[in-house]
Order: sequence, then structure tokens, then C-alpha cells
Amino acid sequence: MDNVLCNLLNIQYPIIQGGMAWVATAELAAAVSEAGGLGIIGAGNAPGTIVREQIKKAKELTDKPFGVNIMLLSPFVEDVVEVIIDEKVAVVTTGAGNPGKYISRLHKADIKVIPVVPSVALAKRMERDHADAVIAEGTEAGGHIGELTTMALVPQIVDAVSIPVIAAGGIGDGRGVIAALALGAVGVQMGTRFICAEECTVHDRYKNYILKAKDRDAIVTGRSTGHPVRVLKNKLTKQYEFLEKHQASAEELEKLGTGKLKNAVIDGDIENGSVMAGQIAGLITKIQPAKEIIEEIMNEVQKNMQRLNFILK
Ligand SMILES: O=C(O)COc1ccc(-c2c[nH]c(CNC(=O)Nc3ncc(Sc4ccccn4)s3)n2)cc1
Repeated sequence: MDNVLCNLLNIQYPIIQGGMAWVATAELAAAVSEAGGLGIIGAGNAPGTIVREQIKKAKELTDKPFGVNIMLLSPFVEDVVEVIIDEKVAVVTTGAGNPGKYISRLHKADIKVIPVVPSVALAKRMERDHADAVIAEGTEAGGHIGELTTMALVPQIVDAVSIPVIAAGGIGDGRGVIAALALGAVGVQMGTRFICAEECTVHDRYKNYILKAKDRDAIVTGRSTGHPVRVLKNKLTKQYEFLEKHQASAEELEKLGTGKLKNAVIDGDIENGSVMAGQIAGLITKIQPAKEIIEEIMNEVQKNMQRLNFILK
């Protein structure tokens, strides 16, 4: 497609898969890239050695461009940046912090840098720091989130910066893609929908918990710690809410949450693990190959654009 994002990243469709910690492995990233989107490996809190293994595996699975997401709360960020440069990864997205100090080093290695931003202020700072684009992620998203909705955040960032804006948060089908483009975005990033891709390696119980989720099941915990995270309701969130209600310390809350994403993703413990997912979970009804997800979404875009043209003429 002749689209700003497709031309920037050399991809067929303006669809990026979210680089979710523990969830976005090489298998998922390669399948999304093979299908014409941009697959992203989620570095999460993993050390450089693990990230390098994932990059090498993705290179075996696809010749198409793929990226790596750097989670800026990780203790291994410096090491991961060096591995990404050494492995000549095409694109880096970043989350949960300000990547400003890494951008010039990544650009020197001819790597595109696309930070996730939850606010206009950070989007403007990223433009000043020469980011190639920004992902404006609304609070509807799963995992670590900001406070503004996608509907409110995206147009304000589009008006505030001149670099391309990608919309994320609460987007799960062709209607969401059209809405994002209407708000001025050049493409979308989706996380929760791709967790339900066949190639995603999370435990089946995690995927099925998303399929069973209703519109109000994706709730926010941890606001009191300064690191709000959106997850699906379960026993863990009830424990978390009890502790937050009784003014537990940030350390106690941190202790409760540590390692819980892995428990859900690897062990399939959907009751006591952290089942990170966005508010769009209630819209997702099936597990499909990544190629089928992307083709279905692009068909919905075409069909709904015709419907819109009809209504608006
Ligand atoms: O430095 C500042 O000005 C603050 O900057 C930022 C603040 C927030 C963000 C932000 C919001 N959303 C994203 C992208 N999404 C994400 O990063 N989602 C994530 N999900 C799970 C993650 S691992 C984690 C992290 C915290 C607690 C528990 N686990 S990271 N980035 C980006 C920058």
C-alpha cells in the first residue's frame, strides 16, 4: 500500500503487532511480518542473550522486516540496545519510559525508532529527539498504560507533531483501523488481538481467557504504584484491589505482581497470574493464524469504507 507507515517500514499493511513482554516471541513476530504487517519481538525484562536468541530465530523464520520492543523499565536496557544494534534489527519500538538517550545511537546503526507515548508532551519531546514516528497508545490498551483514551489522545498528538502517528489501544478490527485513520493516524498497533493468533506462544488458557472476556473485564491495577497496568479480572486482581484499598505499600504491591505475567503466559495460571489484555478483549471471539487476522481486518477496512462512502454521500 502507498501509505506513510508502509513506506517508512517497507511493509505491505499499516499494522504493527504490539511488542508485548513475554507474549511477543519470534514465532508471533515472524508470522505477522510474513503476513505483511510489522512483527515485533517483546524484550520485556529479558537479558540481551535471550533477546539475541529471539532475533536469530525470527531471522530464520522470515526475510521480511521485523522489530524489537525495548521495555524501558527493564534492568537490561543497555545490553538489549547493544544486541539490537549488533543484530541490525530494522525497527525499535519502546515502552514504559523515555527512550531519548538511545535514539541517536540507534539511528547511527540505521535503525528506525518509534516510541510509544501516552501524552502530547512526550510525543513532542520524541519529535525533538528525532524519533521516526510515535505510537499514541490510549488507556484502553493492555499492560502498562497512560490515562488518556485513544479517541482523545490520537488527534491531539496528530495536531502537535509533524512525524507520523500510529494509533494503539482498543483497536481490534477493521472498524478500529478506519477510526484511527479518521483521527489522523497513518496506521495502527494491536496487541490483544494478536495474543489470539495461532502463532502466539502464550498458554492456551491465556488465549481462552481473552475469548471469554466481557467488555468490562479488563481493569486497571497498580495506579497507586505509579505503574498502572491493565489486566483481566481474576483472583490476583481481587487481592491487588484489597491491598490497594488498605493502603498497602508500593513494595507489597510490587511483591504481589512480580513474576505474575510469566505465571499466566507460561504456566497458564489465569487465576493467580497477571493476564495482561486490553479493553478490546470483549470483541475477540476466535484464535486465528496471524495472516488470517490481517487479511480479515484489511477486508473489513475496505467493506466499511464503502459503507461510510454510501452513508456520507
Ligand atoms: O518518562 C516519562 O515521561 C514517562 O514516559 C512514559 C510513560 C508511559 C509510557 C507507556 C505507556 N504504555 C506504553 C507502552 N506499553 C507498555 O510498555 N506496556 C507494557 N506492558 C507491560 C510491561 S512490563 C511492566 C511494566 C510495568 C509494570 C509491570 N510490568 S510494559 N508505554 C511511555 C512513556
